Amino acid sequence: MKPNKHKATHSAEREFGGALGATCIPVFLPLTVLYLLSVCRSPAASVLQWPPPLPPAAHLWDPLAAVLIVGWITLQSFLYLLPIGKVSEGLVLRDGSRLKYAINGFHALSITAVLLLVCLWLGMPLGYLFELILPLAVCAIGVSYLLSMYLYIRSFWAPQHALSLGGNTGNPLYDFFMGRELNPRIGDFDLKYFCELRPGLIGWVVINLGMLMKEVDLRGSPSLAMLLVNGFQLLYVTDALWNEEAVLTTMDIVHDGFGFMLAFGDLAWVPFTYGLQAMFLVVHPQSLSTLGAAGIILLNGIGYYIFRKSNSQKNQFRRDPTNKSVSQLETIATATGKRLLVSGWWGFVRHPNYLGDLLMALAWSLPCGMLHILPYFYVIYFTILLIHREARDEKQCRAKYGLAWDTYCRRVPYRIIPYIY
Ligand SMILES: NC(=O)C1=CN([C@@H]2O[C@H](COP(=O)(O)OP(=O)(O)OC[C@H]3O[C@@H](n4cnc5c(N)ncnc54)[C@H](OP(=O)(O)O)[C@@H]3O)[C@@H](O)[C@H]2O)C=CC1
Ligand SMILES: CC(C)=CCC[C@@H](C)[C@H]1CC=C2C3=C(CC[C@@]21C)[C@@]1(C)CC[C@H](O)C(C)(C)[C@@H]1CC3
Repeated sequence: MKPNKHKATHSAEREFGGALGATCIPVFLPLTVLYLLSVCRSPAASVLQWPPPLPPAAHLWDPLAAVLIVGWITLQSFLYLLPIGKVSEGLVLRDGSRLKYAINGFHALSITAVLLLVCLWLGMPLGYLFELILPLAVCAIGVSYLLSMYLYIRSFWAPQHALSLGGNTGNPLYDFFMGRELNPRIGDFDLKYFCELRPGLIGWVVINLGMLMKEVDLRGSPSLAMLLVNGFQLLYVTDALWNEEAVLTTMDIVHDGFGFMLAFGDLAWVPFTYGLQAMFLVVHPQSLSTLGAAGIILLNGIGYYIFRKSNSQKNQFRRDPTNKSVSQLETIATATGKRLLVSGWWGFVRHPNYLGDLLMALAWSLPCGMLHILPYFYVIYFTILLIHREARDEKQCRAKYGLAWDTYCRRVPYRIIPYIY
């Protein structure tokens, strides 16, 4: 097939600060990961300390880290390819076809858990992940760069209908960042879907467990704060893999190309910044009262309930609006033939799932106390990400649904937090 070299398929409005943003972010975010990890392990854990506690270059590389990262991705690829679980279809693509996806993420998590338990039983020092964290992050960043370059190059051989609408402006840096191809596959192996849910997400909870084991090595037993952080984040990851099918209707799979943003986000950003709280607790132990812990568990429970119920309601409605769990809900018609929910969770605010997710994010940081800002990094970043994501989604929905979307916004005036935003 001839490469589709020169075609800018879409005069899409540029996101993330356009070409300048797309040039700076791939440099700035990897450095941010290394900076946050270094500060988190320092005694002061202060983002204001000057000079920042940067490690010498020699501490950034360890061949063992490279072996572990390559081995980890290979293991997760192997588990993804196992013929277990069911196969589900994604949404209809521009050419009218639907891709098939293996739904076996929960199996992959369970098998990984068994393998880890065996390794722990055999005496593997999982707490060593704490020492190895910077070289591991460097290797994961390296892999995300290599993968993005491969994705960019191979996209020139993809047919036009397989390209994303937002990542084909003709500007190489911007397209490299946003991703040209929508669903790059090697045979049946879907690279974007695999990266979104497997190596990074499961890697995140393994790193958390490593931090817990390090705490055990240092202090004899895990603290309540560490158990809460590990438990909450394990619940979040388990939920994502248990409800794996729902990811097929998210913006990333349906709309975004697979480029540096998602490759780096999935493989480096998620595993090395989402678990900063556990790493912080290794160096900065916190004592937590039973009442405090109960309040935090309640907050996480409420957040999880809102997050899960609202995501499941929309997913069910999009897959089968006649199902009795959603058929009674009030809806409005749109010119596309699709309907919009205006009652139930989606009549409460326009993004109830974001609200639940944010409440959980807060519950993950509170066990780290109130004296440092660093463990709150995830809440702050996530609030910015979701506000930006909401604005992107709103723009796409207005373009898709026109007047019907305006009617929905009038009926449900608040975006994420009732009476506030
Ligand atoms: N932990 C993390 O780092 C991140 C977590 N998330 C989480 O991922 C989950 C998915 O989020 P995301 O993909 O951004 O978006 P959503 O799951 O909120 O999906 C938005 C889409 O839902 C549909 N929709 C919107 N309003 C309605 C309505 N009233 N009735 C029916 N359908 C509607 C529209 O698509 P259409 O009409 O075409 O079906 C819209 O484009 C969220 O829970 C979010 O919190 C997201 C990003 C990062
Ligand atoms: C700063 C930067 C490079 C951002 C890239 C954004 C990505 C990190 C996130 C975009 C959407 C995501 C989702 C999840 C993880 C983070 C990324 C990849 C998700 C898999 C987390 C678990 C949830 O249950 C989810 C499946 C709903 C969610 C989907 C979106």
